[in-house]
Amino acid sequence: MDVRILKSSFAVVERRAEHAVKFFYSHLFWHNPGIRRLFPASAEDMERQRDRLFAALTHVVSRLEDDSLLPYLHDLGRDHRKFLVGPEHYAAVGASLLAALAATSGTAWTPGTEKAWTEAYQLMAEAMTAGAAASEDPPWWDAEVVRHVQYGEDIGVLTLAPRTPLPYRPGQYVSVSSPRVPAVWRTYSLANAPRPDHTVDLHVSRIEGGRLSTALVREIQLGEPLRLSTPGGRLTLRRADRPVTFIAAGTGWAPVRALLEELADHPPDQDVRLFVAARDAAHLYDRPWIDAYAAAFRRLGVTYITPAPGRPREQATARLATALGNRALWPEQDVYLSGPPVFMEETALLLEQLGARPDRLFHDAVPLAGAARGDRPLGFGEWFLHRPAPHWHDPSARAPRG
Ligand SMILES: NC(=O)C1=CN([C@@H]2O[C@H](COP(=O)(O)OP(=O)(O)OC[C@H]3O[C@@H](n4cnc5c(N)ncnc54)[C@H](O)[C@@H]3O)[C@@H](O)[C@H]2O)C=CC1
Repeated sequence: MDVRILKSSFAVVERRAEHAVKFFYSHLFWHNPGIRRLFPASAEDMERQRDRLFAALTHVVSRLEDDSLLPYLHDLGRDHRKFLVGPEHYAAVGASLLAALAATSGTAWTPGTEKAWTEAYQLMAEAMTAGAAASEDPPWWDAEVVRHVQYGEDIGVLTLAPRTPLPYRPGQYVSVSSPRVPAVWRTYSLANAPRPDHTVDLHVSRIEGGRLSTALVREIQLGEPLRLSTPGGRLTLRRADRPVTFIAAGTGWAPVRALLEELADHPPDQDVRLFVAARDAAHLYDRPWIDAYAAAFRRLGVTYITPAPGRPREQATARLATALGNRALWPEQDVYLSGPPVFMEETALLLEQLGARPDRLFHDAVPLAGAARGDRPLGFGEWFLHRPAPHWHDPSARAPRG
């Protein structure tokens, strides 16, 4: 694989990215009509996601010499089994990718570039196929909705019974898919520690225009099937002899609840602080549970944060900043953070300014400012080359199973 040729060739293609992506999709669906059903049905969803292919390709091309690329591709292949990706799809995608690159490169496309891309794609496809073949997990877990509670217009708490036990650690998340919105997967944190009956809870915040979140909050019926991916994520409890602070915003509360359930089984000797931010009091949907937990576990101090009435939801973050600033001893704390991307970025920055140690700050991946939100449908690039990644979904972030 000639990395130098690949990088300079990609630099040419990148300048005409839109053309390349349009060509790619047209070529792929024209030559493989059957593949279309593996993608979200709505044209608008597909349209919005065209540029994701380039994001994904950029990701791979920029890591060609990185040791992390191979394990990443293995994980990727394993996870893609749930999209019903088979060996025949790799060949089809490879052919369309090469055709698109050639058509976009013009005179820059030479036998040398063609060879370099063919080899690179071959390596990617082989790594993904090998990852898929080596996995001991099923492609997905079938589960049934056994309980559904809606809080207000936009929050739903679902209890699911997986047909076979789902192995996970408190704090991890899964991708979820419903036959109501075929080929669309979204990531949600599991909101409980493992239970004897193996049921799991999801906390879903409805996104305006988000078809899966709307279905899960407002439409889903008891007994309906859902599919769950292999759990992932690094927001799992580190049991150190240190005081712990949990900071959650919105349904980012879900994994923190799971961590608190885990903590309850072996209560620590140290103090535990919990900050829960929400856009208003009605969005503190789990407050009764938190209050009951705090009453039973005396070492827990809880602070609820909401914006002043009529103020935008971001104001809660300003209030949180004041509350965090009033606390001391940040360098000694293990801090767990979960919530919307901007919230996480701002809070992590603030905590470091307050003296918290970066290596004691735990959260799932936060995107660069302005990066895609986690509520969009999967685009082709994600589907094939990238992770089904909401902002906090780091594909390779599988915590060890306990
Ligand atoms: N592991 C993780 O990190 C998890 C993250 N999440 C994420 O949490 C979010 C939950 O959404 P909702 O419940 O609708 O939350 P939300 O939009 O109601 O926000 C809750 C709080 O977050 C803060 N916030 C929101 N937007 C902000 C902004 N632009 N700037 C600064 N602060 C802001 C505010 O304090 C707000 O009150 C989603 O983005 C979801 O992807 C959810 C579960 C787990």
